[in-house]
Amino acid sequence: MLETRDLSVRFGGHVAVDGVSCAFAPGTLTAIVGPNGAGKTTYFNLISGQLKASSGQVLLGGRDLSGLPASTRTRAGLGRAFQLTNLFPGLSVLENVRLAVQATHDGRHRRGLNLWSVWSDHRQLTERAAAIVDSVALAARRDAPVSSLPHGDQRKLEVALLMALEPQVYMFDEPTAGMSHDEAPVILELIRKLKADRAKTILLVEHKMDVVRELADRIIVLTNGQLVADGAPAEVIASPVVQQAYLGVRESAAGEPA
Ligand SMILES: Nc1ncnc2c1ncn2[C@@H]1O[C@H](COP(=O)(O)OP(=O)(O)OP(=O)(O)O)[C@@H](O)[C@H]1O
Repeated sequence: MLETRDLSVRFGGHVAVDGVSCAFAPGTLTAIVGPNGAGKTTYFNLISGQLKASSGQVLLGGRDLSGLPASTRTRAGLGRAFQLTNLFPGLSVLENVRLAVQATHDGRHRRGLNLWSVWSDHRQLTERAAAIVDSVALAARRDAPVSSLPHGDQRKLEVALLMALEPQVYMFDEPTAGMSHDEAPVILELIRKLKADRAKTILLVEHKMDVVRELADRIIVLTNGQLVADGAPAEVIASPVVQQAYLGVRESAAGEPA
């Protein structure tokens, strides 16, 4: 169970996330929605540790992660899509994913130097990396240097790297942003598959309400950094606070919030 307790951050005089208390259960995909500037990405940054909270706590499985750096939170099971700037741009797609698989594996099974185990691990890690690359529909590009990938493929690679970490909690921030109509379904299908694993907790910041409707088990709404609605999708979308503060007339007209 992931939980935030009274989580807040202040930038000068502006409270970007304001006392958000919320628990996210395994097996649930929660969409976090709200108008531009509502604090959604900032809330993600506070959970993943990219940003230090002014007050409040982040707990995972009862362990208090508040104050710990992002890398420790990742090891604890919080997985957030990598920024591609963290990658080795000259290495291929497969090599980058293999390094992520290896980092996860080494963290869990570090053992002494034994050439047989190094070789056999290498083979297994490469197979696992290749399976992940396949699952994000990047098999045709597996040997291409990351620096040469078009935008849509970079987004797929971000998801591949996240999968390589095998986290307990998957955090997606607009995972299909900038993707073409043809490419987005690959990512959505992957998220659907992750959701089928009832042990995982998935958080999704998403502006596209058709995606939210399709994937979310629950929606929480942030406005001005505060949690203003929380519940089943149909109920939250229909609630006056959301209709008024967020969706308005545009959502029903255009399928996307202002
Ligand atoms: N590092 C920062 N320094 C100062 N202000 C910040 C910082 N990060 C975010 N903010 C402010 O905090 C508020 C919340 O921003 P945030 O990006 O979290 O909103 P959001 O809901 O994710 O918006 P969007 O949907 O447009 O991505 C905004 O007013 C933003 O300008």
